[in-house]
Amino acid sequence: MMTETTTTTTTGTLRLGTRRSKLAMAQSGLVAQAVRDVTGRPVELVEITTYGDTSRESLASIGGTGVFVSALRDALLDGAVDFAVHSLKDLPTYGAEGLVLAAVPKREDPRDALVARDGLTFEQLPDGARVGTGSPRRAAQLNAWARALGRRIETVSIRGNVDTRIGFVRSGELDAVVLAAAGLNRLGRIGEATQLISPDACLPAPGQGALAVECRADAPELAAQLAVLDDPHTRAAVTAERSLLATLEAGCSAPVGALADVLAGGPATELRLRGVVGTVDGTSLVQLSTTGPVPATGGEAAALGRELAADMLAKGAAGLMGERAL
Ligand SMILES: NCc1[nH]cc(CCC(=O)O)c1CC(=O)O
Repeated sequence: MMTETTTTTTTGTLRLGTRRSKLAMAQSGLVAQAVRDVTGRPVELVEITTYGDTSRESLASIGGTGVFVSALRDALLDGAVDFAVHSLKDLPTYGAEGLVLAAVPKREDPRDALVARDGLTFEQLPDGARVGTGSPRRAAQLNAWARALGRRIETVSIRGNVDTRIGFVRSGELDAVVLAAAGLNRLGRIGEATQLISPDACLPAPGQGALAVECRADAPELAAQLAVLDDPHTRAAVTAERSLLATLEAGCSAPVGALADVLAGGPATELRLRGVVGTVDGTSLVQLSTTGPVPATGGEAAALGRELAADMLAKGAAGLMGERAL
C-alpha cells in the first residue's frame, strides 16, 4: 500500500472471542500476544460459552456439528468480537458463510500423550488396564495397539477438561488417560505425560495441535494483519488432513486419524499424509499413507487428502465408521 490510511478497522482495540476453559484461554493468550506483536494494537479477550462447554453429553453423541465453535462464530457474525481462536480439530470441515480462516499458526506437537499411573508407558500397562478417552479414534487405535502387543485394554469413555481427565488417574479410578500433547504443552503440564505416543501407533485427529484464527470476510484489512501469523506448512498439512476427513464424510467424533507432515531433507521436500479409520474395538483398521510435493496451493493440499480418502474408501473404510455424519 502506498498511502497510510487510518480507519477504525486497522487501529484500536481488537476483541478476541475465546472459550473460557483454561486450555482455550492459554491458546487465545498466545495468539493475542502474537497479534499485539504484529499489529501493535491492544487485544482484549472476550469469553464466550459454547454448547460443548455446558453440555455433559458425550462428545461422540453431540459432536460433529461444531459444538465448541458455533457460539464463537455467532459472536463474530454479530460483531460482538473481531476475531476468534479455535482448536483446529474442533472446527467443522465446512466453512462458515461470511467468515474466513485468516491464519493457521505454526502447529504445536500433534501427538497424543499418555498420562498413566506410576510412570507407565502404554507397552507397560497390564492386561485389562482401564484407559480413559472419549474419542472413538483413540479407542480404535489403542485397542488395536494393545492387541498387537498380545493383550487387551478396557477403554472407558470420559469427558472433561484436562484437570478432570488427569484426575481419574490420580484418584486411581483409571490406569491411564490419553490427551493431546499440545494441550498439555500449552498448559505447562507436559511433564505429567508418561509417554508421547508415536503417530505410528496412534494417528492424531485431523488438525490436532493446530489453532484456527477466524474473522469476518468483510474485514479484509484485519484478515491481512492476522495472515502474518499463518504458517504455510501447517496450513498445507491441516488442509490435507481435513480434506481427507471431509471426503470420508466423517465428523470430528468419528474414528478417523490423519497426520500430514513435511518431510525435509534429501533432494526434494515432500508432504506425507497418513490416514486411519477403524472400528472402536480395534479389530479392523484401514491405514494408508501417501506422499506428494509440498502443495503450493490449498487446492493441491486438498487433492492429496481426497485421493487418500478415496483409496481408504476402496479398502472398505466406510463400513468401519459405523454411523456416518449426514
Ligand atoms: N477434543 C477437545 C480438544 N480440542 C483440542 C484439544 C487439544 C488441543 C489441540 O489438539 O490443539 C482438545 C483436548 C484433547 O484432545 O485432549
